[in-house]
Amino acid sequence: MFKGLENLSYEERLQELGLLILEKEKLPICSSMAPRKKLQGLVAATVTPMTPDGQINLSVIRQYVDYLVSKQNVKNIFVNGTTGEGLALSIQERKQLAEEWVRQGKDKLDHVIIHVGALSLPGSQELARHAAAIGASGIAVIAPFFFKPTSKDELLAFLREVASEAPAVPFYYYHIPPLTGVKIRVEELLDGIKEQIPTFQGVKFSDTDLLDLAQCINKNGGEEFVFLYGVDEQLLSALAIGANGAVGSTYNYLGQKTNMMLQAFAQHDLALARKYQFLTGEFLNFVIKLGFGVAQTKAVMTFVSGIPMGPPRLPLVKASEEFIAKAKAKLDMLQFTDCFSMWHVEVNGT
Ligand SMILES: CC(=O)N[C@@H]([C@@H](O)[C@H](O)[C@H](O)CO)[C@@H](O)CC(=O)C(=O)O
Repeated sequence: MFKGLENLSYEERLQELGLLILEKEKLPICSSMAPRKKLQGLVAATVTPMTPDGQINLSVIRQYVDYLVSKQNVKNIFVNGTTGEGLALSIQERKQLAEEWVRQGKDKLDHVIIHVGALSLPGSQELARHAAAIGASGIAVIAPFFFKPTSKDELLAFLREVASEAPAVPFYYYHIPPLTGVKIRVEELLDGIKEQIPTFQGVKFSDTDLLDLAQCINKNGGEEFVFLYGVDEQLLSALAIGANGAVGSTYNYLGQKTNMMLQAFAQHDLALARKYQFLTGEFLNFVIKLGFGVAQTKAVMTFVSGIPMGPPRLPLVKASEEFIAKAKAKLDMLQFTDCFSMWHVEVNGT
């Protein structure tokens, strides 16, 4: 546990934590979290904007926040996750990004969740302390996936050691077995988790095993845990079994449409909810066949929002012009572009 910060001045705390202050305006050091709204609804898994030569581009984050809030009606973000290429960034870059998202999100966003998972425990702990210090509304951690935990107890021990570095910050487990290869069932992990991790708040569940998710919800409904689903094309099914919301890449540019699906679902209009799910499903089914991942998400987000997101970082490579043209045409065909074109007019003045 990181101790002794309370006796240090602001500057000393920052030095101790290895923080970077990028602008004159300083971020608050939070010793405890103010009570916040429960995390629910849509959470955009943000992409990390980069310059054409591959450096992180902090200069467009303000515009990005405004776009999410005003054009997609999305007020929660998940930073430095899969879509944000978190594991392809240096620790310093991850801190810079976290700081900028928290700074720009202040008074505009409801929740800024920082993904602090890393392959090494000290790396993850450093990021957790940093997220706490800058006032993040939550932290999330994936299972380490080079040396993998092989049992619930091993995974829990790792998560506990990270969570305890940010003892006042809500903690989320980020379950994404297709990428980590760690297939420990969440149902099993959650059994008794509060005793080990008092800050435990919920799960970002990026897997298609809906039986596991259903068991988690069924057994932990009374605990007030939050279950956020992470397979966007199947969100409606997760809502039906009780998911509280979703974290995903498509909410960057299909947030408004997906919000309509959530609304239809809440009003028990299943036929309408399905219509929205089928529309996003049709788009994703189309692009997945072309080859769809973080690089393609960056390209789609660039042409939809008008904000240059830049290339991905190696080993990922830029989406092809052919992909971009086809994805654009498909969105047009599905009439997703109605609201997007208005945004283009406002942003570009054309
Ligand atoms: C494997 C992957 O990238 N999954 C995405 C989904 O949003 C995904 O892009 C979408 O369902 C399309 O397949 C998210 O679960 C990832 C995510 O939330 C994150 O960036 O941390």
